[in-house]
Amino acid sequence: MTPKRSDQTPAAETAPPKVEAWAVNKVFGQGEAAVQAVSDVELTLEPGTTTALVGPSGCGKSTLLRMIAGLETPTSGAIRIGGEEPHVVARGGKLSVAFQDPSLLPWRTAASNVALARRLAGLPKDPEKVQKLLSLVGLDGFENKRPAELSGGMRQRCAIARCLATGARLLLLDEPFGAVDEMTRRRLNLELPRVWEGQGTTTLLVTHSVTEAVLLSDRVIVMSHRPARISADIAINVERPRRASHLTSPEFLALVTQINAALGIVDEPAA
Ligand SMILES: Nc1ncnc2c1ncn2[C@@H]1O[C@H](COP(=O)(O)OP(=O)(O)OP(=O)(O)O)[C@@H](O)[C@H]1O
Repeated sequence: MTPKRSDQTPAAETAPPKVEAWAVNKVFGQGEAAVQAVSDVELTLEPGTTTALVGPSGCGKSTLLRMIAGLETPTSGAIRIGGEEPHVVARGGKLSVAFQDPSLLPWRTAASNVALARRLAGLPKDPEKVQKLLSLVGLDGFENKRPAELSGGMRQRCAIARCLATGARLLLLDEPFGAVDEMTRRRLNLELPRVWEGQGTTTLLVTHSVTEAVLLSDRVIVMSHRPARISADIAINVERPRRASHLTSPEFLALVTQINAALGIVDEPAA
């Protein structure tokens, strides 16, 4: 059984972890059908930082995130989270994953899905905290609705609240805002980092949006076409908290341009 822990667990026990990956490769299948998804990835995520992974569709970003989450095993190489193997950290409830496809329990209400995540993480009941998280993701008034009664974007926001509710110090977010409308997405982009920064987490985010990557992160890692290698590693030294006004600042736009260039997205020369 998961040992009970309180929200007042000493900081030393709940400090955000360092994530390290050495020479990580992942090959799916064998022989002629083999697909190499990740190639020779060396990566260190410093404790308490937010890193975004961007790259072409199908290049291997989710595979890398899933290996860090302990959901896939590297074919070769090693990953450690605070010195421990990912599946050990996952089993201990010390990491939390949110996917684009939110797997909420259909028979439970939004509030009960979030509360269950707290319970499974060994945290005490706290309906007020659950309510606060649901309110933060804009689900006020929908606490007692079941997933089938929520829109796709609402389900996704509920899944993000559930991910934050565990108090895990490692957040792995795979396109968490993919099905959220543009306006809500921007609001969540600006508000949610304050929550996870307040909790003190190491966060890894896969996103298709370069703007979102810059807005949320301390660092953006650009992956190449499959098999995914790291092709650029760009520090985002934009002051925090990030605000909507940053979106149009020259330094922000220069970073977006730099990342687009690393992705090979450049303007065609005028005819
Ligand atoms: N379980 C699996 N079995 C076989 N092949 C897989 C599996 N998971 C992923 N792949 C393959 O590995 C490659 C990388 O997939 P992955 O989902 O990591 O890419 P991605 O960069 O996250 O893509 P997208 O941006 O489109 O979500 C793809 O060619 C995919 O088909």
